[in-house]
Amino acid sequence: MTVNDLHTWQSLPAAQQPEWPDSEALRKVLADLASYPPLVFAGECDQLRARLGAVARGEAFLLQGGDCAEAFDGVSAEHIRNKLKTLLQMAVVLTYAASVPVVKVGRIAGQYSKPRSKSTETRDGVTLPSYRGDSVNGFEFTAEARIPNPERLKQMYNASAATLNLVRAFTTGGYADLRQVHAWNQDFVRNSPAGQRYESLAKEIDNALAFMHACGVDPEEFKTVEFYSSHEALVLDYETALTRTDSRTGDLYDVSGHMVWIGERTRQLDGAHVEFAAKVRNPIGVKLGPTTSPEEALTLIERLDPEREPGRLTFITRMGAGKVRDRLPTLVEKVTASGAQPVWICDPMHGNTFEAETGHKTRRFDDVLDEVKGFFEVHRALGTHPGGIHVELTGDDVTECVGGGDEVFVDDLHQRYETACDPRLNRSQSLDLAFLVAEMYRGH
Ligand SMILES: O=C[C@H](O)[C@H](O)COP(=O)(O)O
Ligand SMILES: C=C(OP(=O)(O)O)C(=O)O
Repeated sequence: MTVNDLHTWQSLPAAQQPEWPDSEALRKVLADLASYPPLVFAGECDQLRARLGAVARGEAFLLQGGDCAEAFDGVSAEHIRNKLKTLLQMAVVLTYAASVPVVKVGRIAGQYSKPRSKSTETRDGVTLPSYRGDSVNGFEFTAEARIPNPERLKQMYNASAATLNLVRAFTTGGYADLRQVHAWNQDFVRNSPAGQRYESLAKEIDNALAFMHACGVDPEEFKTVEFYSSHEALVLDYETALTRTDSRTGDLYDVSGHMVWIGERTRQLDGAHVEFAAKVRNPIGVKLGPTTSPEEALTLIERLDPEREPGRLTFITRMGAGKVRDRLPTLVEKVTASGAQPVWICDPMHGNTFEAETGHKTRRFDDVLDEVKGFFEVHRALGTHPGGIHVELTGDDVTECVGGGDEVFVDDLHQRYETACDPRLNRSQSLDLAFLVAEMYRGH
């Protein structure tokens, strides 16, 4: 297949695309992007597909997480380090409890584009185009900032490259050493009110590490970490410009990230996003909300994973805590009966958003936890593998979601409400979730 074969999506309806005011400026930007070096290698995408194959077979667990919307001014060593540190801490706890490898994938280095429920936003009687992510327009509520500017796609490429560069340095340069990550978890358990109830699990991990150390076990795997990038493949012009033919196989890879997913608002079976994703060899995710029918899920498998290759397709279910026990079983049952073996993971964020009385868009930690519980219950009852979680989180101490062991109250939301789009779990809530999911997994 060549890059020319990719363009079939252009004749199909493409939801949620920016309305660029200057098509010549867009054309020039896309031509430049198409000449830039890849951000990831095809071989790395294959390796992730193999790792996800293990998840599909029930031999590994997937932890996927990061910002709802990355922002260009968030490309700093501090933000990236905090996010990575939180994900690594979560992964250690989950690895111990699940006793299987945890595949670590960030919503990072490319998560700059957002689908929106409404194309405009009104404040105090003024209506402007909605903010669609830093790759498209500015967050500031002014007419000028909200005009889509294709130069931002180049900024997205550069921000992704800088982020990936630091992530690669952190994960291979000693920062991610298992003992250090465990020491951070011990600090969390010792020093935070939220952490204290996990003392016994942290102690068990400590004993296991001490035992291995005493035996002289110190493998290379303890010192570095395999970490992958992912984002929603939303702005198809960008994703197409970043697609290359792999010289080894002649297959197409979207080299803007290791894994890309199709969102709940863009997964139309006859739409452009499914058509694009069907052409590239990356591992593909698809969000499935509560209205998804088993027939839709089966057609998505047919389109995106006709060979039924474990690891190629991940279904990211986001039903809402109140619906997961009702909607998920039929989907999993029918897909399993068809012989397909996708990875099933739970996004407990997007079905649980509501507006607090203060006007902030928020989520309750208890709802997030309850959706994960429901997800585990359904898979246990059906004998299928609850393959992982997909979470919007940050390593910073923001106040965007309510609840958690170090409780955030509705009246606290204004203090550090920093997200550009949806509310994220803060560092303490994320670790809380990891320990609680770990306990659930052990129950399993
Ligand atoms: O992250 C997901 C969506 O982009 C987000 O939930 C849309 O938010 P909106 O309903 O405010 O547009
Ligand atoms: C838009 C998102 O979610 P969904 O497509 O599930 O609404 C997202 O994960 O950023």
